[in-house]
Amino acid sequence: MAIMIALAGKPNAGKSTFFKAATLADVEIANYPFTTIKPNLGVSYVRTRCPCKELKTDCQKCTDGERFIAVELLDVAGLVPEAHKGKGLGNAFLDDMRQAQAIIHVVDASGSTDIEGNPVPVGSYDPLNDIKFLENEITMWMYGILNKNWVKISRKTTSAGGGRIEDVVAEQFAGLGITDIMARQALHELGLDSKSVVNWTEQDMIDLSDMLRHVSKPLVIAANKADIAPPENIKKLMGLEKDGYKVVPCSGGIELALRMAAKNNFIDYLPGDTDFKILNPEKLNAAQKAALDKMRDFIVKNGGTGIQKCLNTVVFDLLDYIVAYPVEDESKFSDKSGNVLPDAFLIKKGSNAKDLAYKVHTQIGDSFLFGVNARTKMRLGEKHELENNDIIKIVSTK
Ligand SMILES: Nc1nc2c(ncn2[C@@H]2O[C@H](COP(=O)(O)OP(=O)(O)OP(=O)(O)O)[C@@H](O)[C@H]2O)c(=O)[nH]1
Repeated sequence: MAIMIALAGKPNAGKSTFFKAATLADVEIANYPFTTIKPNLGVSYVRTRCPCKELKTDCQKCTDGERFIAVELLDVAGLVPEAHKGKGLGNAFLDDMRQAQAIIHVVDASGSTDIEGNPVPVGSYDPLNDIKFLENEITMWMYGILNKNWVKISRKTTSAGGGRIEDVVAEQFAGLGITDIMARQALHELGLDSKSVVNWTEQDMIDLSDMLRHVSKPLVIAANKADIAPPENIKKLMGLEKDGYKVVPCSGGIELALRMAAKNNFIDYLPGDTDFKILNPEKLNAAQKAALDKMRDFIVKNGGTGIQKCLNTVVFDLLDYIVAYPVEDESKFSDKSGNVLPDAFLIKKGSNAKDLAYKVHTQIGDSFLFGVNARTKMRLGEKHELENNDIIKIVSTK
């Protein structure tokens, strides 16, 4: 299953621009099999250093040693206050969110849009307000689900031979990716158990929903429109990091302009680069040059536009994925036809060679014997945890 990331935020925060930028690919990439075709679902990429350079071989799957691995990006409808009660596109927004493993919360850091997305003078709205607002909408939506099914849940857990509370809660939220382990952890932290179910207050249920939101939908804050944001707003948003948030100043607008310029061969730029090269300066007019200079200032100062960083932060930091490269010929790091490092897979940290085998194909997983680390030629059993950038030959009976 592909990783799906939701882009969420209030109207006019810049989600569509972010989405357009992040899904406009101009890199060497493998065909991506779409499972669902929806206008607001696109393919984006995380960027990682391809091992081919270190191995001094040539692969056909990276650009200048930078490998782009597909993830799905979902542009969800703009969120307005009380969406959980059905306001605006309310439930459409929240239903979209179900399938996502994590959220990029696009915040208008410039403070030029109010809570409903209406334009206001730059700096006049405090973007900190948006953080709790989005979290509250998701929490209250989950609380709504819990509350609606409350009678059923309490009956299931209190009747003779009834289920464990964590299983019942997990079952209720299965569509949201909540496991019994997550539910147990949340219940434990709140000091709630099956025995007390009948005495749970509304606040207990809201707290549980909030905790489950936190574990099942981790989020990164994209402090967007950083190109026009007052520095104190960026500072304020960055201050959230001390509360455990991940915050990335970014500009979807600049990323989109740079990707378009690269696509049209005006510049040499890869998503995530911290600078770019103008290819044919003589073809640019003064206004275009000035615009590119301004964008260069921004990315040099900020270490990129921040868009790639948002995606990488979600996948590698929040969701704890690593990259592994399955190969068939461990001496050439290639498949049978000699294609070097033909595939890159995102797997959860803690995975072993057998888990990787299942990612490649269910049959290969089922008939897994052992893995071979292509660099060291060491045999890897099922207990051996893979490391980031491992290149693995899978030996199976098939
Ligand atoms: N300066 C600046 N403006 C931006 C940036 N990203 C988006 N904008 C502008 O902000 C406005 C809203 O952007 P959209 O991408 O349409 O916002 P949205 O969140 O998708 O809005 P809805 O579709 O209404 O939910 C547009 O005028 C964009 O040009 C940015 O990084 N910098």
